[in-house]
Amino acid sequence: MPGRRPRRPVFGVPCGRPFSRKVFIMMIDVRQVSHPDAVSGYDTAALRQHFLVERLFEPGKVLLTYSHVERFVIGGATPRSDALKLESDKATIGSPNFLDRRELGVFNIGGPGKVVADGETYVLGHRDALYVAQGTKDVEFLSDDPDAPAKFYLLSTPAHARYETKVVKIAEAKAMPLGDQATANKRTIYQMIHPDVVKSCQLVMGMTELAEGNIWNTMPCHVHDRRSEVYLYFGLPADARVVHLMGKPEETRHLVVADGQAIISPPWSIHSGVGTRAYTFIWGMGGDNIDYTDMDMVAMDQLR
Ligand SMILES: O=C[C@H](O)[C@@H](O)CC(=O)C(=O)O
Ligand SMILES: [Zn+2]
Repeated sequence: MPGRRPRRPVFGVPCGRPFSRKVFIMMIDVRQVSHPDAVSGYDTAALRQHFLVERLFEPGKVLLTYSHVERFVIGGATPRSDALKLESDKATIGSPNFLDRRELGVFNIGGPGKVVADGETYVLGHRDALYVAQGTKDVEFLSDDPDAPAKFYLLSTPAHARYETKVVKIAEAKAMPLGDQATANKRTIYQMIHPDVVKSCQLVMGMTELAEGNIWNTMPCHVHDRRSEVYLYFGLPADARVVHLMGKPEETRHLVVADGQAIISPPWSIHSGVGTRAYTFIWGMGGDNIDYTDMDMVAMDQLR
């Protein structure tokens, strides 16, 4: 791991605390919704405070950030030798159990591991995913090998119907090749939590892998005011970065993103990125529909 990241201020929540000696979960941050008119005046630090999630994966911890955009909970669980439990949080979620009125997507971007949901064990290899149904009471995360720990990326949205908890292995995903080497955007989109693969309420998630020597995602870009999106960038060496583009098409901004960091993309914003080399990212959406193809393309001459 590169040098420790600077501690970031906590907005409006009491600091997280250990629940027991073995279990450590923190709601480390709450993010408010930003109006696009306000965002046009944000400097670099303000943009990062509102839209970049820097702390997700720390050994032995579950770290969660609550966003009022779509009421996403964005998190990371990195178990070592002990299991880590997903606990609710009184100030933000309020229900006795985390998933009483929520659904959850789990993607393993680390070594092999397991998720135990209400006593049932689900095996997740590198890049496999799990959809966890609303109403599940207990969720625990385990690493097979504490020296090569699993890294579980978590994205949760409110949900009011219970579907089936289901593993989606990367090999079972709906894979869509896209882009070209000439435009440096040759990539494969793996749709994993998607109506064709697993039933969910509002969560739609998958992974996009850039081919070697390709650096652009989602360019030409789009917006979808009906849905908001969260990106987790990973698979980047310590000295590589992705320049993530956001903002209204006619007024773009950028954020410089390192490995294992996430971006909150509000409904009015474009979301696109260009890396100093190839990378992979997990996209997740919540909102008014679960139609992946419902996008409004942005013409190149609209971008500023
Ligand atoms: O609404 C769809 C999302 O923005 C992503 O799936 C796009 C993406 O992964 C890509 O083009 O590389
Ligand atoms: Zn999108």
